[in-house]
Amino acid sequence: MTLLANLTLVLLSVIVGYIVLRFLSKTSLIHVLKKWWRFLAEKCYVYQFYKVPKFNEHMQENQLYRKVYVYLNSLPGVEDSDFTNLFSGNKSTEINLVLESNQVVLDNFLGARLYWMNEKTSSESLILKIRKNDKRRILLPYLQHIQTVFDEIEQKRKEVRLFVNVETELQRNGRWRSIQFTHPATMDTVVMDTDLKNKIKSDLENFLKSKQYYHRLGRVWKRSYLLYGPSGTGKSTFIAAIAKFLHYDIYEFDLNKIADDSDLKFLMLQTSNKSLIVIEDLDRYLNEKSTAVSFPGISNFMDGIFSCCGEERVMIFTMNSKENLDPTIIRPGRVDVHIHFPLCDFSGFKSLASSHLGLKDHKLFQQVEEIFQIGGEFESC
Ligand SMILES: Nc1ncnc2c1ncn2[C@@H]1O[C@H](COP(=O)(O)OP(=O)(O)OP(=O)(O)O)[C@@H](O)[C@H]1O
Repeated sequence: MTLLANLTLVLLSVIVGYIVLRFLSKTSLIHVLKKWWRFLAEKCYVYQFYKVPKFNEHMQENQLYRKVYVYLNSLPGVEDSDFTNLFSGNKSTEINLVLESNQVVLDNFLGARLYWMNEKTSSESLILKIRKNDKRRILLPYLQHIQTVFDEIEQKRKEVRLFVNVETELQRNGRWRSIQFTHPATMDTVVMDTDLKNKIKSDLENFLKSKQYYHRLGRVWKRSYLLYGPSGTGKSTFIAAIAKFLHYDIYEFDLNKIADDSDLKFLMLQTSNKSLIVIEDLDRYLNEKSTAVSFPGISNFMDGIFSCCGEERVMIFTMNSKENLDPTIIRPGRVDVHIHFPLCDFSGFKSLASSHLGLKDHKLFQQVEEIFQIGGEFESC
């Protein structure tokens, strides 16, 4: 009986296989895809994003098209597609995948399936199909999601720049001068306690995702860090690593080149969103009163109304010591996170030996550890 059932199953499979093969040999794969696409069209709402407005092709490129185009080409489905074009990007190591014309890519969002097609006829356009049941629920959130992903991709692509302020008299081209920021430090190369480094990384990542949270509480979307510790312990290097991690430009305020409090506000107004606002050695400026900017001028800069211009700012202040300071300057609100940079200890030394020399262990390590314990000093050789 079982043998008979098995034989019937095999026979049926052969017949079905034969019919499918006959069907495929008569109709090309493209034909099948087109039929499927037409079938979807009946069950879905269709949206078309033209590269340039259809009614006037001399107008500028449609920005929404550009955003959707960048978003689509970042979907994993493009990589899996049978027809994908490869282009080199702006950076020498960058390779971009671009969907071939008339290919369909699937996307998932909040449990809904979305179908995209890159249509190239007389004009270029991207076509989105959303099932009728899903449209009301997801269309707007989906378009916002595309915008957010696009912003993230653009942010990662752009080169990081370092801005420094110059004297008033050079005002012709604005007060900020910038160069490409090529510092080699990254979060991986900075030596610090691993738990602390991970906490800071997740604090920064949470900050990036918290726009709604800050707005809901009526707070400006910014976060301030104080890096303090003796000279040469890696504070400036860590700022470089944060800039790379966030892909943010750095605006480094040199308070010696600022004429007065209103000049400081003026410079702040000229900085851009998604940037690091940095004042190094803040304690020196405050203790030595070596700047024309007043104490209230600096405090207001840190959390006053002018620190609120723009959005998505990370402010970083460095100091050698928090002692002998008016505590109000680093009170919560002005500074959200305090990060201590201690002198190198034995574990830091081992990390440096590993990253610089590839040494995980060495016969002299025990001796080095003893020297750290008795607080001895190393002579450079
Ligand atoms: N924790 C660290 N991890 C990696 N490199 C470090 C570290 N600490 C110091 N260095 C190296 O030592 C040098 C001095 O570091 P850096 O300028 O960042 O220190 P700093 O704390 O900002 O000093 P200062 O307070 O004098 O400005 C840099 O070349 C840096 O690469």
